[in-house]
Amino acid sequence: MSKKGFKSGFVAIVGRPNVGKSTLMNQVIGQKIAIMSDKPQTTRNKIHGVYTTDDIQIVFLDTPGIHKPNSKLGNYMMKAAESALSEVDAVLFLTDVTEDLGGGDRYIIERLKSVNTPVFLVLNKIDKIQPDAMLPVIDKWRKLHNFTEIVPVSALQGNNVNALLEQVSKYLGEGPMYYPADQITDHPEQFVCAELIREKILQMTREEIPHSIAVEIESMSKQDNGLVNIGAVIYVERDSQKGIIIGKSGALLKEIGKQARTDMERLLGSKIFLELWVKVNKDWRNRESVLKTLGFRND
Ligand SMILES: Nc1nc2c(ncn2[C@@H]2O[C@H](COP(=O)(O)OP(=O)(O)OP(=O)(O)O)[C@@H](O)[C@H]2O)c(=O)[nH]1
Repeated sequence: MSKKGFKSGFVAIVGRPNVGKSTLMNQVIGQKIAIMSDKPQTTRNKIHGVYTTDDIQIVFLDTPGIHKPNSKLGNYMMKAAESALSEVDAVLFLTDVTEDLGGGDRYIIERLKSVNTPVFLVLNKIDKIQPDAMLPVIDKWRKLHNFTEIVPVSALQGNNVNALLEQVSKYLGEGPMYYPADQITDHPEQFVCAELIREKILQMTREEIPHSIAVEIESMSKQDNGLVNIGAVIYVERDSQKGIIIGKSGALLKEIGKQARTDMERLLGSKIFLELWVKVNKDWRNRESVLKTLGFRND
């Protein structure tokens, strides 16, 4: 899906609680087509949202654990968060301009010093202070770290958020569109759709099948006309099971699809185009993506 000149990348958002991370995401997402998804990109990161235009896609990740650890688990999480920060293309360190610098901020800065990733200081809530009060704030922060860029914004009112996105895009390289621009993926919907397919299979086959299958929703996207395309894979453990599920001239698979689609349309309130594939995979139980569709998560 890579288009020439298309840029993409991953950007982590870090900061103390309440600085406005979610508000910033909502502002970014409100401006352009985007998805909110809780599907983790890796076991360490959660996706906050995806910003997509004709030329660029930025996948914003929430990096959990970047706070002062007070337990062994906290320490472990912290290490994971640090290495996650090295893998992204840029880090947005969000702060609240009305708040004094706290121990939490210093702690985060110390961690950021050990990564090579460009770090943006995003000074949020500028709508709450007078413009001439900004310079001393910038000075204060500048002394603490050599930030790649310092960008003041109001996530709530949207001031300067576009400028922030433009600055970030300078640090991204050419890359693929990781998520379809119109993706509506969301774990609960995917899970229920997979379960509906599984339910039809259970109803239409005999005992030997049910325990050997898993259903994975591979894609879910909405067209401009409202039609939702869903692609799903039914994993079985043996060739003979594949034959059973497909049925004579594909009749059983067709019926499974028809009935599942009817239920999904009721669930999602949209017309659905459902494509089903049957694949033999002895190890489906170890496939991480299948486990995720089934609701097992590492984070
Ligand atoms: N005035 C003003 N308030 C803001 C701005 N951005 C966020 N807020 C407010 O600050 C509060 C916290 O914002 P959140 O977006 O929930 O902060 P967060 O960093 O996601 O918080 P956690 O989820 O606890 O980490 C909310 O009441 C927001 O309305 C801003 O630019 N200006």
